[in-house]
Amino acid sequence: MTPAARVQAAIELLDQIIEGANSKGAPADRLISAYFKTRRYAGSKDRRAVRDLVYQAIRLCGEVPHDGRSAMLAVATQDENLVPLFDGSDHGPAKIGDGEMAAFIGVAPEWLEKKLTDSGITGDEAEALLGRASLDIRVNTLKASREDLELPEEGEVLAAPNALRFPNGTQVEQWPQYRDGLIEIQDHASQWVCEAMDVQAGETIIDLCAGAGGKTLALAAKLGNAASLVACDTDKRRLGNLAPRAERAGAQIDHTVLLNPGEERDALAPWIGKADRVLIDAPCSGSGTWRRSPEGRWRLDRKELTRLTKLQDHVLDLGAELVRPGGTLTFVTCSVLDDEGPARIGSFLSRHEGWSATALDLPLGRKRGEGKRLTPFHDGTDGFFVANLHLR
Ligand SMILES: C[S@@+](CC[C@H](N)C(=O)[O-])C[C@H]1O[C@@H](n2cnc3c(N)ncnc32)[C@H](O)[C@@H]1O
Repeated sequence: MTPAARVQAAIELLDQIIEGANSKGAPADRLISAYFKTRRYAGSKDRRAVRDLVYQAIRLCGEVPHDGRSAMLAVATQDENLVPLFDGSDHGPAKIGDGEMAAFIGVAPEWLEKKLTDSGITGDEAEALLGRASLDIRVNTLKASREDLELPEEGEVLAAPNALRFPNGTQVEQWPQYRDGLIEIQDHASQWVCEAMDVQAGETIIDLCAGAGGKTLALAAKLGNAASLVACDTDKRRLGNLAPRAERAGAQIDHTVLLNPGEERDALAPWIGKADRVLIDAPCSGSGTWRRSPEGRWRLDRKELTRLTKLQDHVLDLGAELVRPGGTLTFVTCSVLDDEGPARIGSFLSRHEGWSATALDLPLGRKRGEGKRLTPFHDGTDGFFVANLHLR
């Protein structure tokens, strides 16, 4: 493909991604794969170049752009090498018209930027939400140790006990150590959250929103399989990935419980008032993970944020029922919005007697409300909120 044809391909893809964001249809990654499936003439360098252009545009445009062309014009305002590629050639984009407008450059749609500002995220803090994330791994101590493990590349040793950092794009999934379960991909902040839970051998620990078990596996490894772990989720497909992952990691998960949304209590009945610890890694806007999924801010609207905060209250209420007196509940979101952090804990404490927030032993992050917040700018991690609640 010529450089101009790559720009045109990025424009066409952005048109589809914008349509997908507006209609809550297929996400960018899926659209990009589908696009190239029908364009076999595009080689791997072309694909990479087009993908980079697309993601440059997504990162740059705060509001959902009107169309792909205005989004690419925004990129061209930052990279003058792109301007001559709007050359009207056969497969390239049409020449830039007089007064043709580029899309708005910014961090997020206006309503969401206001939410960020209200949450104390401005300037460098806001811009860092759209930086490039590195790739963090956790050495699985059920099978290896960070000191002795030999990997194809040398990683940066991070503060969390088993964490190593590699440059973005490192093909960790191709490494035999990944295939054999010696390492897991996991953000440094997620690793610290599991450390901060201070779990003890012999405890009953419920991971209420386990997904495919990223944190469940970290907890199993931390305790050397010496606890009773219960992994729950409403998403059958995600939860279904846990068993093969656990097997690969040598992790023991005692119960995997598929929940019916709205009727979760039925399946959780055996554990009501029994758990020593409950982890709620709640569904959220993912505003702390825009470095990896910058398109997330195009797909979020006020209605969706309200739906998520209600769901967070719901899973918090559910989790609280599972905790035994003297037990703890840890609430986490990968969001930097106060609505999905301090406000949820404030609301929980006003609804539930006998509960109090307790300090977290977490060397990263800063206090925010009754919990702690980690940000890409301050902590070099995904954005996270975490709070620890104790039942008298
Ligand atoms: C942030 S993700 C969890 C990620 C996972 N803990 C990890 O470390 O990889 C939130 C999860 O909450 C689940 N979820 C949504 N509603 C739920 C509910 N009512 N009860 C339990 N889980 C729910 C979603 O399916 C999703 O997998």
